[in-house]
Amino acid sequence: MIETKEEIIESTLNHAKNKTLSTNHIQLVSITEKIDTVNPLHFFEAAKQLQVNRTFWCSTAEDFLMVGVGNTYEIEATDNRFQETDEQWNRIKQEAIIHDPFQQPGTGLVVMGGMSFDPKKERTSLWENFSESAFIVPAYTLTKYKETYYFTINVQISSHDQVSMLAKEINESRHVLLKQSEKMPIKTKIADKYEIAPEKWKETVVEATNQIKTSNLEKIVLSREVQIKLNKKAEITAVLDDLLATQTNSFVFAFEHGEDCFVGATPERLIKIQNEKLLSTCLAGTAPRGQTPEEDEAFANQLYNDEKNRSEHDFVVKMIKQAIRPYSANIEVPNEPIIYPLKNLQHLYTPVTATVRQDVSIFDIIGKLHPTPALGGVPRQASLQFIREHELLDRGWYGAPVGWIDHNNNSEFAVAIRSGLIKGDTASLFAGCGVVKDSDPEAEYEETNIKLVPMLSVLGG
Ligand SMILES: C=C(O[C@@H]1C=C(C(=O)O)C=C[C@H]1O)C(=O)O
Ligand SMILES: [Mg+2]
Repeated sequence: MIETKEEIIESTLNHAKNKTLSTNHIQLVSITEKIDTVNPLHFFEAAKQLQVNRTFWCSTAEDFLMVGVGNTYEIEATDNRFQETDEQWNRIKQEAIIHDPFQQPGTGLVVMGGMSFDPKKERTSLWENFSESAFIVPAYTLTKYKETYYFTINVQISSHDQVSMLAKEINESRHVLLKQSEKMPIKTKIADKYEIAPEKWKETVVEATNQIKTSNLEKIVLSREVQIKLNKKAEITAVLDDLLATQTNSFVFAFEHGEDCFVGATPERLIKIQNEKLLSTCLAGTAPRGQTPEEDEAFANQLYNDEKNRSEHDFVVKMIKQAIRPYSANIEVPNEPIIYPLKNLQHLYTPVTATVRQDVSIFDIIGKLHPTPALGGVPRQASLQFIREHELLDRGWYGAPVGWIDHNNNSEFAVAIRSGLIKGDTASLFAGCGVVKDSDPEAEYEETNIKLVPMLSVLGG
């Protein structure tokens, strides 16, 4: 006999409740079903009615997508965040009752989250709603993988809970989320724009190049902030809609924490693991896109042959190779980068592939990779120290790993660039660039300007 989804929910919850009666512990339950095609943005928008925080992730190149609604469990870690997160994740994964007949990437129990760039940098109130590291098991997840949609319910049950009540609540929320409404929110316009100390920033670039010439420092990534005032409260669904439409080859993400939302479309994959295959990508070195195919190709050629950009890039390749070596076999890295075109700019790009053992922890590898010289510098500690002392902004989660992992250890993390923190009708946007010995402050400033374009345009600039 085929059980209906309501029956599966009730019977799984009953089983979980019986377990709590003997263990006396709260039990995490995860139940996945296959569903008909839904519009993920309608789903994301509908989640507003549940008055909980939302999480969004889409790899636009692969059409893989996950929307998280609410928060059933949160892993917060401070001191030793990679190890602590890994330990907690392993524990909840082992203890959870998981009903996932599909076993696809992103189905079943998952955590989605991110962390701050540098826990040693003094915090400001800008990022007050974001911890140094926060990974959540959403209450509900929508997963799209290979044109198929899955809906997952994650719930905690205690020995005092009434299964029928809980099941009723879940079914009501499920109905709200999957009811597809055509109403999409209206996008904002930029009312005002304020660049934080651009001249001071250029001076810092000069200071960085001077230090690079006179010390063992080789590369320092320096970023800056632009503050935006909007004509009304930002609608995250509209922002995501525009990012998805314009930013191919990117990871479009949003993490809501309290009233704030960190959102962006980053082209930079930090690491993907699927079926023990690891993929990391080195992305550094930048040029604009041309107005005509000829101009575009000229920019690409110039970028490809430019010593300064190639050196920015090579630092990243070298370091990523080194960082993954202890965890992997069959590391493959092409000798030369390729051009990675985006809507507003193009980058030098080198993919790194390898095989990892099933028992290798993604958080361990991320701990070794972050920050790569694409966002920190070379050598790591000295460049971080320079950034801590000289950068005017609080990077918060900008430039840090964001992503997800599922109960089968499939996972993907990106480096959160091309992004902004939205707070009601204001936003802080961030962009940085790799400073090396022959960096020119004006050129670096222009480079950060084009990196700001995608976020500025989706906010109505
Ligand atoms: C720091 C950023 O991007 C990084 C810096 C790049 C560069 O300087 O060429 C290119 C891609 C990223 O590694 C950013 O977009 O904010
Ligand atoms: Mg650069």
